[in-house]
Amino acid sequence: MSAIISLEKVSKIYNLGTAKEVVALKDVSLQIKRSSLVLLMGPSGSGKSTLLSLIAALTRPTSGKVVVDGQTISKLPDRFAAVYRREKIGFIFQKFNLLEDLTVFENVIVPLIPTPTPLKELELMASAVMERFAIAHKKDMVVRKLSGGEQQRCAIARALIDNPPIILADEPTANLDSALTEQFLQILGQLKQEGKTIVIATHDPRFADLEIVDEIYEVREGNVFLS
Ligand SMILES: Nc1ncnc2c1ncn2[C@@H]1O[C@H](COP(=O)(O)OP(=O)(O)OP(=O)(O)O)[C@@H](O)[C@H]1O
Repeated sequence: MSAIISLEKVSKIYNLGTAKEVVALKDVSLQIKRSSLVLLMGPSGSGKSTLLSLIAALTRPTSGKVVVDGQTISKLPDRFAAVYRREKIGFIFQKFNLLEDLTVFENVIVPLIPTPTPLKELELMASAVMERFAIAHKKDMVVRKLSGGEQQRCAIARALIDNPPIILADEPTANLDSALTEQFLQILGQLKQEGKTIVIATHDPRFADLEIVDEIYEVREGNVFLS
């Protein structure tokens, strides 16, 4: 099997050795195939976001190994983790995590900064991705003034400007109504067709029955089961 993401006996304990110790993930092993769409489903606090953060090298496991696209990322120093994220990962957050006082264009190019690329070229890259996600007409508007759906499309454009092979999404539909969720699902279908590997943490039951979903993992109290 050509796994693009592999976790081997991964545990994550926050505040290890203190009174506030929390075991977020316990000895988790899993393999995600290249170009598949995988769901992480489970109640609040079960460890889904922690799992995504480990794959994005935003946090390191307490023990165990995370391998992505042949590279062991679980012990990467921060500087290399940033390069890894930029090359491999597009992250879509529940609350979009946009910079509200910056424009759509400025937000979309954030993952590329700092960059030696000339502004003209950045504008071309941003235009392509903003066109694709139907947000180009708002490119000079500050994000604070956008509707929820526009903010979502801006967040997707930002996640994809670097054309990463892996897309991670944390509760991506939590703030969307059903029409916008439908739009988002269509975009996911297109991205999957392009060969992206997509991992979505969600408790939105609308995902579970979709044809584009290849595998569903149940996350419960830090344990992960293939369902
Ligand atoms: N930075 C942190 N410091 C301490 N504890 C944390 C931290 N991040 C998460 N936790 C704890 O780890 C456990 C797993 O949290 P996590 O955010 O991964 O769950 P989740 O399944 O994504 O939940 P939700 O659906 O509510 O986002 C929870 O008990 C949470 O309180």
